[in-house]
Amino acid sequence: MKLDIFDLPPVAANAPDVIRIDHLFKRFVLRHTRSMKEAFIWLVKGRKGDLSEKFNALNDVTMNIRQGERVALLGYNGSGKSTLLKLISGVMQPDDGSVLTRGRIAGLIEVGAGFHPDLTGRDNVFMNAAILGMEKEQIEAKFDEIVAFSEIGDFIDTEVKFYSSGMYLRLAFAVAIHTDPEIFLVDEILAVGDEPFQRKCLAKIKELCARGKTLVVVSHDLDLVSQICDRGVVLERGAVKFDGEAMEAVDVMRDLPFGTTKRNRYEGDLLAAQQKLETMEVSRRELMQAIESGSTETVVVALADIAEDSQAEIDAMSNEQKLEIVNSEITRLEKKRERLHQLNA
Ligand SMILES: Nc1ncnc2c1ncn2[C@@H]1O[C@H](COP(=O)(O)OP(=O)(O)OP(=O)(O)O)[C@@H](O)[C@H]1O
Repeated sequence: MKLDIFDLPPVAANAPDVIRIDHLFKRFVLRHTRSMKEAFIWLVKGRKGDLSEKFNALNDVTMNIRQGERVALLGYNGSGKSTLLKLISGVMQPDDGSVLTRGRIAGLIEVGAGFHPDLTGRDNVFMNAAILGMEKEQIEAKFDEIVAFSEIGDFIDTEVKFYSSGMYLRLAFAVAIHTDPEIFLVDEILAVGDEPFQRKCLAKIKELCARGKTLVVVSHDLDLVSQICDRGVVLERGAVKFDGEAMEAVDVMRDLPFGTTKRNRYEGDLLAAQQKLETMEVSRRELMQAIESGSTETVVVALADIAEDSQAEIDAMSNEQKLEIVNSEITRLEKKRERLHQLNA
């Protein structure tokens, strides 16, 4: 079933904060040593000061994220997005400031983080899921589902050092998504596997969002971001440049006037809705003609056309439900045709 931002639940007005980021700083060493001359001066001056040059990868970042929010971290290369994600997940510690989180966190941040190369896929699933806070019985209950989702097949009993990077990612994603996290962190969603697998992951992420879980993603795919996220934070040289609606954040990234992406999106939706209405109108006309012609066969064909237009709804139904609807519709149409015949008689 296709899920869209407009189908996803809005964040509840009283939703609590699940992530609190307060005046966060992360410093990295830009370069360790200077020239011989600088090193000599440093030595003769009694080794005062720090010879390495540091820079702030995150520079005083403050923001709160509420339960159920779908936040995109945007920014050019090196702006600090991945670093922020790592600090939220706890795999990296801040130099200053704090990050507080509430609820189980899982995600895909660094390829293979948490996977041991010498263990088999099976052992890694158990170890990784345990690290992410699952009980042994819970892992056992979900194991087959995890392996099926990852499409790893018999390779599950091979040591992961022999996996391709795609296989590695697929298994890591499958474990993370099946731990039923409260907060899901993903660095570059589209880095996971090939296209069909990416679509499968995206559907799973949307399913998680539909259940009100919190999502924080780093992505360079602005169209994707505007599809699934409701909030966008643009980072520039480690500082927050913009924090607001995802579609406006996309405009900031694309250097467009505010509202452009939103307008295009609504126009696109409007157009799609109009097209759908038009095709339904044609099908309806064909259906009426079919009723008048009096042939049940043509009526069924026209009905099938309408059914095709409502593919999403039909897909969600069981076969019995579909059959029931088609049967009751045929009975209704036959009655209508009888009445038409009586009127014409
Ligand atoms: N472990 C590290 N040691 C030193 N510098 C680092 C380290 N990790 C990140 N950096 C630097 O910190 C800055 C921010 O990096 P980060 O990976 O957070 O950026 P990003 O916005 O995610 O970039 P990209 O879009 O390229 O993934 C970059 O200049 C990067 O080189």
